[in-house]
Amino acid sequence: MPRSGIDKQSLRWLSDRREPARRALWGALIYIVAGYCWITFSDRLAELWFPDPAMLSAVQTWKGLFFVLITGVVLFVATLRQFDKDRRLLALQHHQRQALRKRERQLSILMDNLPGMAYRCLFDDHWTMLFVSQGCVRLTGYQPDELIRNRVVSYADLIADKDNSDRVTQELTAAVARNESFSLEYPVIRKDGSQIWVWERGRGVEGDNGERVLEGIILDVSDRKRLEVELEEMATRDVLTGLYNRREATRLLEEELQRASRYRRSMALLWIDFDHFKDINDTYGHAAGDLVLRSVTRLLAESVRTVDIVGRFGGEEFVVILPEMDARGAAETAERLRQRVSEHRCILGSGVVIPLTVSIGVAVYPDHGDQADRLFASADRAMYQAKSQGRNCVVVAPGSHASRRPKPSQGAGFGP
Ligand SMILES: Nc1nc2c(ncn2[C@@H]2O[C@H](COP(=O)(O)OP(=O)(O)OP(=O)(O)O)[C@@H](O)[C@H]2O)c(=O)[nH]1
Repeated sequence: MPRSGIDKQSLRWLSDRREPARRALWGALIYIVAGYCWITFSDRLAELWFPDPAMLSAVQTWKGLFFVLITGVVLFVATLRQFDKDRRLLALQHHQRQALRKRERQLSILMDNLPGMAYRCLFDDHWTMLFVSQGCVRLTGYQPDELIRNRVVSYADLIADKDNSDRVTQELTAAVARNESFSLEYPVIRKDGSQIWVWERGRGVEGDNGERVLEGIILDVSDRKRLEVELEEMATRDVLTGLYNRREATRLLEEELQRASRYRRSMALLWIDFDHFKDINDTYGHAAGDLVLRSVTRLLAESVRTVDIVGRFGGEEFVVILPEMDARGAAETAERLRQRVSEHRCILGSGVVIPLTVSIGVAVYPDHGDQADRLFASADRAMYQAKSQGRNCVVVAPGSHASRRPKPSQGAGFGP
């Protein structure tokens, strides 16, 4: 079927409103000129060839009939062609309407089965929705018509808090200004009050009336977000105690050192090692050792300020980072921790109480180093000093005011 020919013709007719009138006028002019010529010249010829009036009258009757016949045939052919064109145009329209309906059906099935919600909204403060797919119910708990035109709630109001809302608006505005597609991640409060994390990808386009609208898709990525948080926890936390692991504790110490250096403040590091922990494992078993580790580290974490950072450095070695603390304060804190651990009662399921003591080395910035590894080394050496002094005591690394103070009293501990 020569559809393209019909298409072009239809397009020409559709685009130029004067074209039909022009063509009709031409047809009428040709008809008038041809009719005039025929009547004038045929009459002259008939008068020349048939001088007999009776014969001339008969010839003119036949000539008239012939003219009517010819114009009838022309009219028939022209009308037939026009009707055929109309029929083909109607058939094309019907076909296009069917194709459009089919595409709309496919699109609607696709939209409804998308894992998230497709949308079209105004680029305004409310993200006024012009269209949302059925997936909106699964995603937000709201029906499409509750969101469209902000009838019940505006989409912008679903974004969990102001900080997120401001960040999203900023990123979105920047992407639209650059005429680029945007990709956003933010928390959304659903109709039932629960919170989910969504990922949105979209683009700013020109609307029907020249206004700026946004089109895109929004997906629920809460599971991925949860996994990310878990992975981050796993990468930074110690599995047994839940404290920061060695890598994270080192990173946090480096961060604190930078801050201390920038604001010219002191800070301290405690290196804590359990005394005779091997004996606990050997006497009560590894599981009991784990229980002691968990119980004592919980005690340590509860005994320091919220700004302080407790990390597990290895087996039964722990570090405590004390921001904005000088040697004297650090020594006092260490002594307080030592005392609390020695007084702590670690009770097994069988009712057995496991005694435990710790040896603590103290190093401070800037007296004992301005870098993490130097500070660690100083605190570690001080801790070994404490071990060699009989354990269950605190030693401040040499070279600071507090290290020249008398050694704090020793408490009773497990072992010798
Ligand atoms: N239960 C348990 N034990 C651990 C863990 N990590 C390390 N240990 C044990 O901690 C013990 C450390 O022993 P040592 O390094 O000899 O130190 P210590 O017995 O505490 O003796 P001093 O430090 O010299 O007072 C070893 O027996 C390790 O097996 C753990 O996660 N759980």
